[in-house]
Amino acid sequence: MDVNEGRLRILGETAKSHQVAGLITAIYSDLRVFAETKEVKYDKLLLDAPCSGIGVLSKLNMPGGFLIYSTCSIDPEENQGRVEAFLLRHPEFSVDPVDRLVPSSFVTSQGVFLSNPVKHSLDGAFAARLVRAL
Ligand SMILES: C[S@@+](CC[C@H](N)C(=O)[O-])C[C@H]1O[C@@H](n2cnc3c(N)ncnc32)[C@H](O)[C@@H]1O
Repeated sequence: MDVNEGRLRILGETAKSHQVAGLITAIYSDLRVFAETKEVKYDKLLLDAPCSGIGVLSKLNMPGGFLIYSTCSIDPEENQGRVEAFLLRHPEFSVDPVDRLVPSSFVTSQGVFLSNPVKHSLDGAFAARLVRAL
């Protein structure tokens, strides 16, 4: 399933070229709408969700360059959790604290930006400034 018709077309063409077109059912739909309106049940689901691409983006960063990872989420798993996982895989990067760049009430103990709807009366957002070693 995909909301992007072009991606489904490419999937269809690829499946055809590999002689597996008959095994695939492509559904052009928004998953949120589909899940609310259809009664179907599956025993296995794989969600290949849109992501920031941070894993491949890092390859484009020159030594000494910065990589900003940002979300519009306040969920620690989508924020600091992802940053920590990334830093474990990429020891050439470290957090460059943002305390000299934004007001201190937005800076977490990890040195990253976090706005909170309750604390700041703003939409929630997260941004970590990472720097690649020289
Ligand atoms: C990481 S890509 C994976 C696509 C596919 N699995 C592949 O490998 O080419 C994420 C896909 O989710 C689709 N998408 C985003 N929001 C969606 C939604 N609400 N319902 C269905 N598909 C969605 C995007 O169009 C995009 O093609």
